[in-house]
Amino acid sequence: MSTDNSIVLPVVDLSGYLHPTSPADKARVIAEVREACSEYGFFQVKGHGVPLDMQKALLQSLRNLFSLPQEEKLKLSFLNNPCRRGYEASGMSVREGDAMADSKEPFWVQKAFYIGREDPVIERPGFYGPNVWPDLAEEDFHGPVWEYYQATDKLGKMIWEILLQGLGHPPSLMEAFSKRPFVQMKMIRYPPASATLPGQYGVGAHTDFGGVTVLLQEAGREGLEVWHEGRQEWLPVPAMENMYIINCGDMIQNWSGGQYKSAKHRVINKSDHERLSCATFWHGDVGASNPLNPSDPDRETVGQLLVKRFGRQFSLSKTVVEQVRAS
Ligand SMILES: O=C(O)CCC(=O)C(=O)O
Ligand SMILES: [Fe+2]
Repeated sequence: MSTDNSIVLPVVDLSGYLHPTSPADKARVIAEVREACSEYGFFQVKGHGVPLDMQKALLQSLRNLFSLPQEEKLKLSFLNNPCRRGYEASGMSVREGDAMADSKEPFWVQKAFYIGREDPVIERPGFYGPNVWPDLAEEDFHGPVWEYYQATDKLGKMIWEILLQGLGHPPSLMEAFSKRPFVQMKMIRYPPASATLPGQYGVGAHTDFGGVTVLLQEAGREGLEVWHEGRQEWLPVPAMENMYIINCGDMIQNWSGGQYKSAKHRVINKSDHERLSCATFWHGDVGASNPLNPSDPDRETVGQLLVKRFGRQFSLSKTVVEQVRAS
């Protein structure tokens, strides 16, 4: 394996799409995103429109949350929530097939908190429903987190719109696809390296299973690595202020006929600091089907596709999986 780390992920400036001065600006962004997703499945973005203050307030909210006593957080365990919202203690989401899935020690050592769309009633169990919130003042958690969720929801939708156009489709296809989009946000804390056992990762090698992932990393807290298939090597991803990481999940790879890659990635926090990150997973309307190839004869929906994958995760109870399958 080569140890040449000189290649870095492409950086795309989205301001040309958000505030174009000519049609050529938009076309350039669309082409750059297509190139990046075909080669790496991952890219960095600046000019994304999410204010830096909002990102900082989100990270501070994570610190407030993770400093709560463990008993407090466990009251909100996502394992007891039909919509997979709430707190995930280390090791709860080990997946079938992970090398150490049977080990007694947690393999993945990150802790996380999930929120999603705010819907008053649980429908299509597991997808739509209410969030749970920790007992913290509005300005210390709910306010900044909800504001941030909405901003990255918008960004994720815009990336989808760009991906569609990269394959020659009109942006209007997003109307049906974003009617009631399933968008999950995972707020993550990795412990310092000194607090983990040898062989434990922050997050073991995996691909994301769904649509577009919009990832914020705490500036200066490296640890994310992306697998480059062509070079057969792990590519370290810098953690830079005000720079998002975008990547495509398996649903996009499948639906684009492999044109856009879903790349394997992992997180190893080698530093003596905790590492915070936040991933917004923008999947699409649960009842919508492939907008990346509207003439695809297979009309499998977002919901059906995700259930297939959720069903293989230990973190969803069998009853919930059965309910979703039957819905
Ligand atoms: O924390 C990160 O940098 C990446 C997290 C990730 O890949 C995931 O949760 O799927
Ligand atoms: Fe991931």
